[in-house]
Amino acid sequence: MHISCKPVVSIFILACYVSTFPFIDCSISHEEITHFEIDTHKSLNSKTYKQVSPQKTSDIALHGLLLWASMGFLMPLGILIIRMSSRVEPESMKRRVFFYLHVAFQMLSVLVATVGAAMSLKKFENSFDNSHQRLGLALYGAILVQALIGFFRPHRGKKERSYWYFVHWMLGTIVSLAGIINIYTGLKAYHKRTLKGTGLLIILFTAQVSLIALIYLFQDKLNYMKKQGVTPISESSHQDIAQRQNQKELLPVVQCGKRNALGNLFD
Ligand code: HEM
Ligand code: HEM
Repeated sequence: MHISCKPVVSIFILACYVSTFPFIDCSISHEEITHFEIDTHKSLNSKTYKQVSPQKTSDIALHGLLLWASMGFLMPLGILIIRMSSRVEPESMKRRVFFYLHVAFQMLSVLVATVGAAMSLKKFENSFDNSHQRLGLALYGAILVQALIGFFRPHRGKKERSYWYFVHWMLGTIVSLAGIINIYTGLKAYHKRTLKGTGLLIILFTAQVSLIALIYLFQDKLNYMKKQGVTPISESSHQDIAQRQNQKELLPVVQCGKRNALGNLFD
């Protein structure tokens, strides 16, 4: 990205974050909360939890859906896409397409997570007294930092590019893994708070995560797998081939099927 666009992009990200706040309607009535929250129930590990109102149940479901779409789907997909670019020519059109798709998927993921974050911060208690809430809060910040790091990157060929790649790869992978963990703990919290079954959702999400992990591992092994079909050439065979090529270059013209004027003369 051109250097002058970077501040614009940073402002855009911050503006998206802030602009979602006024649209969130924090309208659960006090009576509604007290009516439902005096009802308590015991979960499987016999802790007592407050039962939430139907309104809050649907808020939690929307929160879960938004954050699954962002951190459970778009973000890992964006990572798989950029990993495909390492197998194509550096300056090719295909590589550009992979790059722009990575940026598009990640920016969409940041945008959806930001809407989810604004919604949960407005509608939930903000007590941050369990690991799902605390890790979630840290992730809201980390994805914004990761997106900013993505835009402020040194050009290829510069020494700093290696450090940049390490930080971007490391943070991106950690954020994505932590996001997947938080979706599991979120589903557990959803079950505890609403008593709704989450078994099928956990199975489906596990199947999706397994598929992503398989593709990720497959990407590393693709080149190696392709090489399995090629007979390995030893060092001495390499020298033989080079020698034969040299000889070919020195062969007299008469050996060529096509004859020139001189060849015809000395026949
Ligand atoms: C990576 C994805 C997720 C992140 C980053 C995240 C983040 C958060 C945060 C920060 C809170 C606290 C909000 C506050 O009190 O202001 C929260 C609460 C909550 N989240 Fe998530 N969440 C994620 C996924 C999910 C999913 C998939 C579900 C399942 C439906 C879910 C269910 C809940 C529930 C039930 C609460 C209420 C608090 C509780 O009882 O622990 N979350 N989440
Ligand atoms: C939250 C958002 C983002 C996440 C989670 C993320 C994650 C990642 C990860 C994990 C990789 C390494 C893939 C691998 O080789 O295994 C990567 C590569 C890359 N990302 Fe991002 N990224 C994000 C946003 C961005 C943005 C906004 C840009 C640029 C504007 C960007 C540009 C790149 C580039 C150029 C590479 C390839 C680096 C190279 O091969 O030299 N990323 N990203």
